[in-house]
Amino acid sequence: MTDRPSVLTTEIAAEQRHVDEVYARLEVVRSGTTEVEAEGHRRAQLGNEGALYERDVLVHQAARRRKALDSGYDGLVFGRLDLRGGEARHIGRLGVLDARYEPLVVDWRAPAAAPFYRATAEDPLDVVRRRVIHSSGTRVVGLSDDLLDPSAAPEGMAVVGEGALMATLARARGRAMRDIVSTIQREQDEAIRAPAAGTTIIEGGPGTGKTAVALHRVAYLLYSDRNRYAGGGVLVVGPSPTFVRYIDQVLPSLGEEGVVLRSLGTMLTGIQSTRRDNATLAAVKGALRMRRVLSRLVWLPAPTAPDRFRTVYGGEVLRLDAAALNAARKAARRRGSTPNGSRGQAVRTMLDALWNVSRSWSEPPEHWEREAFDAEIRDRTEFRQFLAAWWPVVDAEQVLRWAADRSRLARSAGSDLRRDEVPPLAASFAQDGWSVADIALLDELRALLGKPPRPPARRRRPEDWEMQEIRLSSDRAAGPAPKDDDEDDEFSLIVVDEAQDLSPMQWRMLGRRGKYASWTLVGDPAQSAWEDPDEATTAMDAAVGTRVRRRYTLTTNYRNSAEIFELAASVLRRWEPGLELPTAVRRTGAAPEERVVPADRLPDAIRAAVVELLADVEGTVGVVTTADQRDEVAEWLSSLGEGRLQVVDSIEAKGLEYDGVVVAQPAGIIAESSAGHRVLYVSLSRATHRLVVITTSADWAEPPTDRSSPDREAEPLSLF
Ligand SMILES: Nc1ncnc2c1ncn2[C@@H]1O[C@H](COP(=O)(O)OP(=O)(O)OP(=O)(O)O)[C@@H](O)[C@H]1O
Repeated sequence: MTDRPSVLTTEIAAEQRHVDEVYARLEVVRSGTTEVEAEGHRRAQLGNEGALYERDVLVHQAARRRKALDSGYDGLVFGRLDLRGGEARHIGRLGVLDARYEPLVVDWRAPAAAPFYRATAEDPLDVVRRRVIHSSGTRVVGLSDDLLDPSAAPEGMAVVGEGALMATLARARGRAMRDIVSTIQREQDEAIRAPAAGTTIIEGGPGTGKTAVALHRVAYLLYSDRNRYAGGGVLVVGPSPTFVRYIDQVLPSLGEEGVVLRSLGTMLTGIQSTRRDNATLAAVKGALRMRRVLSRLVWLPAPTAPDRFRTVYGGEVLRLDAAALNAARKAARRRGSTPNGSRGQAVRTMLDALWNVSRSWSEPPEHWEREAFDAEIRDRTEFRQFLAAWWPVVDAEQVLRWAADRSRLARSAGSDLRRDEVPPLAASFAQDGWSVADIALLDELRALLGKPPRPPARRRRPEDWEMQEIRLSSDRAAGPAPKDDDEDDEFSLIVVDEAQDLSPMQWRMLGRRGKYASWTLVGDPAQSAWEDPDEATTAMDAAVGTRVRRRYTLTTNYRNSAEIFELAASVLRRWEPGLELPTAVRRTGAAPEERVVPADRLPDAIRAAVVELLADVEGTVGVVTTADQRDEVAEWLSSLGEGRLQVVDSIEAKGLEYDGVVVAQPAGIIAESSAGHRVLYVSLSRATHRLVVITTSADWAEPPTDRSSPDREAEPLSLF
């Protein structure tokens, strides 16, 4: 059993024959879908409604199938198992049967493919040889074998190639994450195929494949119960739009479309938010106490609400002053109701109040009848206009904008906001657009405001009018029309990446979307920048409910070279000694570098390092710096990179990776937030091959003396 090129060539040729057969068969299947589509169009020519419907179904199904076939086309067959007893089983991105319905390729998600990922030399699961087939398009270009059970290997069984995993890890990174379907490791596979029910928690340090595992788990669950998940909707939530763009290709490359990918700032359709508040403000906005503030805010009268009402009925003047209106407003509020949902009640209490005015006169008009009184008053334009201003249907954006008024916010603060917290909070609500933390507040407001009762579909009767949405004309200019209800959608599967960073209010936002969902939460407690983990845990508990929880821990870092990860880990351990961190498996011989420069040399030093890395690595280069300096640094580097270079701040860097990384001003990154050393740990663990740290202060890695006591016991960290 040797690794001579001639053996390799023969083996590649043998695999190519099988792969060719698979592609030939695929063409037959593909033309079948075209035939189904044509049949659909033929039926539509019959012209009746049923035929048109049939056409839509047939064309849709055929198109879906063809899309799946196309997405799995390149490198379709990526593995082979040689089993005890002589069976050879090929594994691929899709299952393909031959004309006799015998499998030519088994889908990687099928139970029959599981040994490809699970078998080890200690526990070979009947696998004698596992082979990874490397392809370029439809051409087999290399093989990597593992002989798992030498005692069962038949005479002459070839074993060729380098270890598949190492070969894969050494390859350069592009701008998008790639799927790891051919090299999923056993501990990862266990998390991918974990049962769907309840909540699956996947923890692990940087680069242990949490994101990759989470995405492959989505593909696996869609495969194993498509009706449930495709029908019920799948939501994947990541920390930032840059991250979402980075992972966006993995599911299509696995043949899965139609999964909703959102960042925390784009959870609400039609609102794109990337602005981040400073750490203090974000902590206030994310805390559970904000819910109480908002629940008071929604019941305050609109700023434009009139404070008196006057009308003439039966020749008499009926008046309500501010006190009477306030009393009517209070009376309209019922336990458990929402402001928008209470408009009908508001109309009724107004009519009651007006009627009571007439009854309180010394000589109330006896001939007035309540029913006729109500019918006439409520149909009057002046009354309708008054109500539209006094109790308008409002949307979340209006209400949060109104909170830019300090005194209004202070009135809602109760004991939940400190006095000094109100002015910066109010000022932030006046800024253009919304911040990422605001999105959870808007979502909470939507729930608190409720929906106006829908007008019945039939022709409206006069008494239905108060059910109508009436928006103030001035507000129409202030904010967009109310959104469709799609952001309220419930999902049947929700995957949250970087879950350690969600604020309690963000957990509530997700919880509203997954009351009956299967949850997968992915994260690393040591990368958490959130200050109050207990409160976040409480909110997470409430979001995912009390159903069964399963935990998986990934222990091997596949991203960083061992040299780079050792530096990142050593910095973190200076702050939090004794933490359990993953092990990096790949040594490259390229040690990370630290360059201390005077402040006026910083731009040149960063530029020089970037030029050097762009020349040295084949793939992408990232510069990670503080949020404050990011735009400036990007300007210094604007002419470089030709699409291979990205400048991100330390929070945006979450989840991303590059072949070469420059971390600029690490001390600034630490200083940016209260758990800044963890944020720096994230930044230092983004590089696969080269890392250069550029700093103006040589002692950037030293924690303040009170933080670095060697006696400090490390508390075991866990995600929820
Ligand atoms: N089994 C594997 N085979 C090949 N590559 C892998 C494997 N597992 C992970 N990787 C690679 O390791 C890198 C890190 O993976 P991923 O981003 O999923 O890690 P992570 O745990 O989410 O990291 P972080 O917490 O730092 O964001 C990616 O390039 C991924 O493709």
